[in-house]
Amino acid sequence: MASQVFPELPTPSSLLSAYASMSTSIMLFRTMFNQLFPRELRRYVVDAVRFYWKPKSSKLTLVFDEKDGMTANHMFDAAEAFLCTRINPNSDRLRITKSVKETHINIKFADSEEIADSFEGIPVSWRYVRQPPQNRNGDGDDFDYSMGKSSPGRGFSLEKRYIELKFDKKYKEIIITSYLPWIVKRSQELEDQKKVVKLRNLQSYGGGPGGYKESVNLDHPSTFETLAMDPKMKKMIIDDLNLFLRRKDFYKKVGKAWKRGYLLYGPPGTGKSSLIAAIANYLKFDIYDLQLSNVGGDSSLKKLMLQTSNRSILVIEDIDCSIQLPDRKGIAPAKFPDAKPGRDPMFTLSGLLNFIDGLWSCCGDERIIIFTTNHKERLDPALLRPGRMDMHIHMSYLTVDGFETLAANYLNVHNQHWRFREIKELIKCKKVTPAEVAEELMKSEDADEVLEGLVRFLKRKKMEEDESEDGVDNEVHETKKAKVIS
Ligand SMILES: Nc1ncnc2c1ncn2[C@@H]1O[C@H](COP(=O)(O)OP(=O)(O)OP(=O)(O)O)[C@@H](O)[C@H]1O
Repeated sequence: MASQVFPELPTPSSLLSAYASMSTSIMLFRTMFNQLFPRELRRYVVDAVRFYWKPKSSKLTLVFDEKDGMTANHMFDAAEAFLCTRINPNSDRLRITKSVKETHINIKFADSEEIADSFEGIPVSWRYVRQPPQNRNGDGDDFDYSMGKSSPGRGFSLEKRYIELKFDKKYKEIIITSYLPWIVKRSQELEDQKKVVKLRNLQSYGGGPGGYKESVNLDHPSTFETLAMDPKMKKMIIDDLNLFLRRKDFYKKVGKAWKRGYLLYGPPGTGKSSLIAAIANYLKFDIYDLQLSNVGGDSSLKKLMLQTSNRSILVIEDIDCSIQLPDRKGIAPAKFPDAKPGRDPMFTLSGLLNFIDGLWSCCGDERIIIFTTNHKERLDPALLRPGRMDMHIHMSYLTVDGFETLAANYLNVHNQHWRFREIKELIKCKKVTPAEVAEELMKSEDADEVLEGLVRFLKRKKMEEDESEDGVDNEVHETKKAKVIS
């Protein structure tokens, strides 16, 4: 009927056969095309067309991949750390991380969040991107998320994470030469703020050559603010540390290892260990505590020293009595009454000194070495000569300034207390260590009671010392008298 009304219309059977022959031709053409042009070539052509036809953008995007091959990309870590300080208060999503060893919680910006920043008036925008794992065909659909992670061996690539930085192309130079180095520096500062200072004991198995180290967090609260010592001396030490830190190029120029040596000497309880902790907390350097009496010999010492890292402090306490150090020719001088008897020293002082100079000259940066002693006069002059120990710091008995620091720290009492005049007079005329006074100040929370107790303690100490001095004077007098008579 329809063919009678519209005689020019094709019949359904002719339409069907035309469709069948057309789809056969398409399939034939597709097969031929796939055989003639392999997938790589097709992809290349598509990419080339896309590249030339894409509208040119005025924006440049820098990509910070999380990994550079197998190694971590420091620039990614630096950018991530820096961006933690730029998180928008209105952010909808944030990432929270914390490793077992960390004592703080990290708040980081999440994927697809954008952060706007500016550098010298140049607006920039940051974006964190997480690319899900993909199969080898380039799509991520058949990834088995229930397994939790992809397996490259089974045809999947791992999740890719990167950070993008977008800005106007005309600022490329300034962003790369100024903004990025500034971010690296800033991230290092942030890292230092968070860093937990570690205390590691350098020991060797039974004096043998196999060295190992134990490590704990240094929870010593001592800082330069809490340290009771002469303010001028305190400032000198801080200035010296700051100068040391910023002189990397200087040390390189003059061909010296970037290291600094301090000798702390003074009576027990004057704050030598507290000063070491204050330096470590100030610089955020780890401390390596080397027990010389446990070191078997030169090779053992070498092994232990190689375990120490840069930006660290090597501490050798009580150098005068920790071991019978022989002199530079290997002959033990007979002037170490406190030295540990029994075992012959298996390494030489020259071994120790050469190590500090030699090893750190070639593979040590930002190293500090600190020796402590209660008896400076007993040390080998080779250890005292300039260049070996750069600064000799005398930790003396408590001064008036030192007492003020302790009273402020322990009692939150400042110069206004009526007992201060009497206490200061007593401190001026008698030798008392900060440790002794600190102990007295801890006895109660009541400042009046504590200061009254301190006065009693200082008077008692004065009396005892006066008596013992009188005793010595009488003895000398009697001896002289006996000599005259004879
Ligand atoms: N200068 C100081 N400032 C503040 N506190 C101090 C000072 N000196 C000593 N103390 C207090 O006394 C305690 C013992 O001091 P520290 O161990 O630092 O003395 P030291 O000189 O290293 O003694 P030693 O020679 O016996 O090792 C410290 O924990 C601290 O509380």
